[in-house]
Amino acid sequence: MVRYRVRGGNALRGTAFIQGAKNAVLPMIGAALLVPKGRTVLRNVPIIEDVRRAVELAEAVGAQVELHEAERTLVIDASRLHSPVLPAEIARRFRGSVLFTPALLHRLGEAIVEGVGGCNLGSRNLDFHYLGYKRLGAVVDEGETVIHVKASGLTGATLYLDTPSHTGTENLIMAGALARGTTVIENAALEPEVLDVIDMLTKMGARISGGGTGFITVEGVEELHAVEHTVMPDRLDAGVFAMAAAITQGEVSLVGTGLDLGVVRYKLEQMGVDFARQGAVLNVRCDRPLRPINIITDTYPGFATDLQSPMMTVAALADGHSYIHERIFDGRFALAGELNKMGADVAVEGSRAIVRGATPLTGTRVTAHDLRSGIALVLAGLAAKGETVIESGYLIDRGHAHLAERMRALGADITREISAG
Ligand SMILES: CC(=O)N[C@H]1[C@@H](OP(=O)(O)OP(=O)(O)OC[C@H]2O[C@@H](n3ccc(=O)[nH]c3=O)[C@H](O)[C@@H]2O)O[C@H](CO)[C@@H](O)[C@@H]1O
Ligand SMILES: C=C(OP(=O)(O)O)C(=O)O
Repeated sequence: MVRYRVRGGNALRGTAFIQGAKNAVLPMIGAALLVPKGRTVLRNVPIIEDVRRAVELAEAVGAQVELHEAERTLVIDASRLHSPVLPAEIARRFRGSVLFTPALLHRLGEAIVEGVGGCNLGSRNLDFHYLGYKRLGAVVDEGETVIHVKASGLTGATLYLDTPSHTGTENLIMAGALARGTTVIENAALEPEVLDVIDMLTKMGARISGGGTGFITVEGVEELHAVEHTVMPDRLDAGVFAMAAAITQGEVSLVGTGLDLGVVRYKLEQMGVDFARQGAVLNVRCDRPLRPINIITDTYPGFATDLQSPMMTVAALADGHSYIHERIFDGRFALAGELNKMGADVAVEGSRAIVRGATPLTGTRVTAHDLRSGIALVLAGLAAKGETVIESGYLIDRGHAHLAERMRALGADITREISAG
């Protein structure tokens, strides 16, 4: 059992090093498995539990993988894939496991998915993935727990996603990349991580156009080759460190962001947080009481659902009523009850929450229900009086690398403990 122990009250000051993006590296590991010869190198890899699970899963299907932690580098040799089975005990521990199916289909003619995990956020369907594979010529046998997809060569087709699914878009691009002919994906996801995956696949020899427009065209090629690629920065990790500066009335320089934080920055600015770009560094500081805010989550470029929970913590510390409308997932408010245990006043009705702030927070024992509610509770702990203990820390470690070390470097009083049971 991993737990985080946070003693609040310290203003965070200093330089925060932003990790590579979880939601880009996982599809990239899946993409590396498409390559029959040579070794793929991924740089700026976040050392998070989801990457460790992805390494285990890649090894389970026959890839040879080296994770060089100090160098934040993965070296992947997928020349000898031999098993189409994504075993339940690994695949059920993270969402990214679904991203291995296109490679297994292309390389081995079948994928046997014994389960797909990920944060528990309500319904998380995969119908767009499987309907898309069927349109490309695969046979999908959906059993009670195991899904068996078979294809002796895929053929391009026009695909439409009811909503722009992030991993759905990535999977169907990878499926189309080695299919015969042209695949068109309408209503495709626009997330920067999807564009980074397209960049990598393009370097590998894939022919993809329309990334970022919602209409993606993929001209199938015969073979893809191994490349080196640097994973983009994690905008969710960057958002969390910006919020940590804001709620502790601190000042943090974000290094490695290289990207615009977009709507998260605008929302925090509306709350009274100052941002200043100093060349390659993004400086965040706050020295005034926070104002309340309205948040409506949406697909990119809307407000990212993954930052909705951390933002709820910030809202609890703002003077006045904030409004949050969660539009992507139907079960992403488990944080409210935990924040209320700490003294917050969050009322949830369906997909909407009203946060009445500012209420002083007091440390106590709380539960991370998923990755982002976990990190939101760490933020709450930084601003709370006394000690906050957050379990299970594993969920936080799924998506944030070396969190305690990086926050301690900014002056936070936070420890990560491991105990039996
Ligand atoms: C590993 C990864 O990249 N995870 C991210 C990805 O998850 P993921 O790719 O699973 O999220 P999706 O964009 O697919 O899902 C969003 C919504 O669409 C629905 N849906 C999706 C696919 C489908 O076939 N049918 C369907 O109905 C889901 O139930 C959900 O309500 O995008 C989410 C939304 O930005 C993020 O919170 C996750 O961090
Ligand atoms: C929902 C998330 O992740 P996953 O899709 O990997 O469960 C997340 O990163 O907040």
